[in-house]
Amino acid sequence: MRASQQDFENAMNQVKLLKEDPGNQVKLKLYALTATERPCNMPKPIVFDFDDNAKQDSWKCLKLHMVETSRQNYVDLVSSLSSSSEASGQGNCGADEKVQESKDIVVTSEDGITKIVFNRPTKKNAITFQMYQEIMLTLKNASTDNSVITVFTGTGDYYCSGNDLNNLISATGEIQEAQRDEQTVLTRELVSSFIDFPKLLVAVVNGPAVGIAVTLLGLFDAVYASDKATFHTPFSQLGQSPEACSSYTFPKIMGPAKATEMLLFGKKLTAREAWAQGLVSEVFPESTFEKEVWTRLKAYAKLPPNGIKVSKELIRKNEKQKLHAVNAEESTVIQERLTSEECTNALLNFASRKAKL
Ligand SMILES: CCCC/C=C\CC(=O)SCCNC(=O)CCNC(=O)[C@H](O)C(C)(C)COP(=O)(O)OP(=O)(O)OC[C@H]1O[C@@H](n2cnc3c(N)ncnc32)[C@H](O)[C@@H]1OP(=O)(O)O
Repeated sequence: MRASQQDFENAMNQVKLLKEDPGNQVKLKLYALTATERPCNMPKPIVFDFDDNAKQDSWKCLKLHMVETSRQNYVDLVSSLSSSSEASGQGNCGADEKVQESKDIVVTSEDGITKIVFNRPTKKNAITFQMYQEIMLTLKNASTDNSVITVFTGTGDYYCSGNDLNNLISATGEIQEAQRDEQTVLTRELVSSFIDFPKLLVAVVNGPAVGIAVTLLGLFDAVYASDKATFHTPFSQLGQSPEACSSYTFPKIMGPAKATEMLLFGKKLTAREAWAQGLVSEVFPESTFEKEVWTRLKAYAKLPPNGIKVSKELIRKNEKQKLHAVNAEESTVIQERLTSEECTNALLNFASRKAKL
């Protein structure tokens, strides 16, 4: 359930009653989350860099859809500040701290590791618009928290089945323009936050990964997979095009011929095939996967954090500008594809359960 106007107003009052100053970073975050409450004729953030007429329209549509999500995120953040302020007031900070309370994205911090879990197992962890927002907020928090490594993993049998295809279909079974715009902007912003993430980013791929859950892996620093994981990007089947900079990272990682098999033909790779192509760092037997991976990550998280951070910066910095340019280009194509008959039919087929991968 999303936060009501009343919840939002209560949270705004609660901020004034916090026992401790949350600091400028958090205050700025809270301010940003109230952006949708302000008039939309203010200058737009530079990141929304679409072409001319579309700019203002898509911003207005996006604003409408983001109001609820921003209010919810504001309420969640204030609630976490209130409880952490109370906990530290009581000298009661546990080691396994739940840093963000949300149903579908669960975030914990322990042993120098911030763990972000796709937690929607009944829908194979498909990513809703709200989850896009939550992931971005979590990455922002993780970039300045005390952790050394940030890890993504999934609950249940899937790592993540990619974009929730129902994001784009309204209750009446239509695909609406506002949803297409929101999808495009959220995808671009999410990818941007992965490109810029300053700390070690690791994927613990516990099961099948589909669509954007696979393409994002090209922006991770290490990918550990269970031998029951698979990697599948069915963009052509969906009348879609690649995202998350995979049109650039995949040919670079595995060579153009193998990238074509994945991104254009929708060939599903086993974990070992993905390892052989260089997309996965190491594959573990399912029976020992969790134990081996977490033991190893806990040891890595004890390495000196600043050394790791500057080394990552050295490895990534020459690519950042290129990646942002690719992200912008892919977003333009995604927006076009979302209006195509091929994509519309594929989404409606999925909604009416005629299609499964
Ligand atoms: C257009 C996108 C713009 C750009 C952004 C991103 C690109 C992408 O991520 S594209 C990839 C999108 N993902 C898919 O195409 C996967 C679709 N899902 C499936 O084909 C199957 O559900 C899957 C093979 C993942 C699993 O099959 P089963 O093991 O047979 O399980 P179910 O199909 O019964 O799934 C259980 C439940 O989950 C719902 N589900 C799963 N994945 C998604 C999804 N991506 N979006 C929405 N819903 C999803 C599925 O519909 C079932 O729901 P119920 O019927 O209500 O139980």
